Amino acid sequence: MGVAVIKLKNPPVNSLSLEVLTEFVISLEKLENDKTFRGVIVTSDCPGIFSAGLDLTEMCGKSQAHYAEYWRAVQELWLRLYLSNLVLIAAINGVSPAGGCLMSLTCDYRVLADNPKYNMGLNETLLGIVAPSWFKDTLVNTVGHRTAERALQLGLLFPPAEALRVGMVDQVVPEDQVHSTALSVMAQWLAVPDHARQLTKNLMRKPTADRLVKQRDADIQYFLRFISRDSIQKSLRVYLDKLRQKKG
Ligand SMILES: CCCCCCCCCCC/C=C/C(=O)SCCNC(=O)CCNC(=O)[C@H](O)C(C)(C)COP(=O)(O)OP(=O)(O)OC[C@H]1O[C@@H](n2cnc3c(N)ncnc32)[C@H](O)[C@@H]1OP(=O)(O)O
Repeated sequence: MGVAVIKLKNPPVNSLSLEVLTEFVISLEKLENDKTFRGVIVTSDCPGIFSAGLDLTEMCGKSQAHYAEYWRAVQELWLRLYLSNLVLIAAINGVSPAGGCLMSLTCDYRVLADNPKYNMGLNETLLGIVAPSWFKDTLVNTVGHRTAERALQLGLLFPPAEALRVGMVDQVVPEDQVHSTALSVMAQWLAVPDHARQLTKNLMRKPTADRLVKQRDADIQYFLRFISRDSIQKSLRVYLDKLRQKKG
């Protein structure tokens, strides 16, 4: 039925490095241009981890030019996923904080494996950073304003039952059924004529995407100013050190 699977593979935690973002956009573009494909299942090849989100090492101790290139790549992937003409289904087979969660929120449908460790949410505030307005918009469009307001301020990571309750995911299923469920949901979405579904998706999503498109450069400048602050760099270093020391 013309369904591709994109399996993220950047061990150990599928962080969204510049290289991963770039390759993801290229793969998506190829699929968009190949009319034999109508749908994509986005999943992970790293056991227990869907994606650890944006790669913190790309946002820490690097040059301004690097930050700008990185942020443009983050914007690009979000725009491509959010406005994709393909049916996108996230088969979430692991934990998905921050950018990992955002990636799944750009999909049309989310199936999450029922494992209490597989938390998801936009936890940026816990790192001492702030989810940009388009991250916030994506969450609001999924779970509504009040739930998003609370989740964003507290940096909440929701376990599966809670993620389902607030509407962050559409289905929670046993881990060994995530892929088969994604496939049967895909069949249901592909039963709808493409042109009608695509125009409807665009109607729902374009106003949100346009807000970023209209101010992409300003958003990059804002990111540069924010991420270059000494206090923010310090927060990120402390957070990364904590992650690294966990093992020791
Ligand atoms: C007013 C508006 C202003 C807006 C301006 C813009 C502001 C900036 C916005 C930036 C938005 C950011 C979005 C993000 O996505 S930030 C990333 C958030 N991610 C996390 O918090 C997850 C962190 N990771 C974990 O919690 C765990 O690693 C995880 C549960 C995913 C897996 O645990 P596990 O025990 O299996 O693995 P380890 O913790 O031991 O990790 C293994 C190694 O991987 C490194 N690691 C983990 N996560 C990341 C990451 N996100 N980026 C880079 N590297 C990561 C970890 O340090 C370990 O490394 P070592 O092997 O070297 O120790």
